[in-house]
Amino acid sequence: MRFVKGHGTENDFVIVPDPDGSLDLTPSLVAALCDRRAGIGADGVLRVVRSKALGRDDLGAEWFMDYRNADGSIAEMCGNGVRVFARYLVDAGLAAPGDLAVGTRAGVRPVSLGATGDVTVDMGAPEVLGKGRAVVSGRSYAGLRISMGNPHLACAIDEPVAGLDLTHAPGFNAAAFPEGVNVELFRPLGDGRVEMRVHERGSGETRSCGTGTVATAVAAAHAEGRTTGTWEIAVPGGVLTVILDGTTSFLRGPAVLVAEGELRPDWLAAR
Ligand SMILES: N[C@@H](CCC[C@H](N)C(=O)O)C(=O)O
Repeated sequence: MRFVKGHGTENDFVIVPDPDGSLDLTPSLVAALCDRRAGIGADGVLRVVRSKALGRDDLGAEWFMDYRNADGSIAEMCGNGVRVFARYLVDAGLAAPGDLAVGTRAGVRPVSLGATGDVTVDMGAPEVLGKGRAVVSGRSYAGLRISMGNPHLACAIDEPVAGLDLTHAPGFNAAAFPEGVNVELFRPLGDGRVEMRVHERGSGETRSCGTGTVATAVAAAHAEGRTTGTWEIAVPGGVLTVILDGTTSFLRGPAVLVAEGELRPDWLAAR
């Protein structure tokens, strides 16, 4: 089984090409691949499969990003993942540079990229669902519940995010998030700049989260009584740009392919 390792602002993925959808990608295989000591190590897996192989020709996108979290759970969408996925498609000669559409469980996401450089994705219209609260280290923070296709709770804090302990999952109102939630803690720095850390559903703290940066930009704009603007979101793994135009949202940043190889058949057989 071939694999490619990639990342977007250090949100890292094992990319598994499976054009015909023949792979049995079980939750335990995903967790084993993402294991940082006994596997390849990653925040998630991106299975590269033809939409047709999933019976999803209706999407109008040749390729479908089947995204899985590090614990093997399924998520609707991954903003860094879809950028890395598109970089892989172009690098592998499966798509031409320029504009392409990627199918996801949250719908089709249009992506723009050159042969090298940053990758921009139209993330769709953020959905603001109301207020919420997250509890970190016994402290309760007010936030905004936002859907980016997947669920987010973005909370503004007034101290440096570096001081937060995100080794444990933040507390949240399970009735408001029956499927779990990705929690962002962010501090506005002025002039559209924001610093953010995230605890992801199914993956723990990661060094970046694309859908989380868009949710953060929406919450930061909301706090200023706005719905538009360009935001530079600094995460532990780098900086992402989010553009809110009042209708949709765009996410721009690097997408890097690091390595490729072949999983050993004996390792796979033992899974
Ligand atoms: N890191 C991703 C989000 C991945 C899915 C998330 N953990 C969930 O369960 O919703 C991103 O870049 O958006």
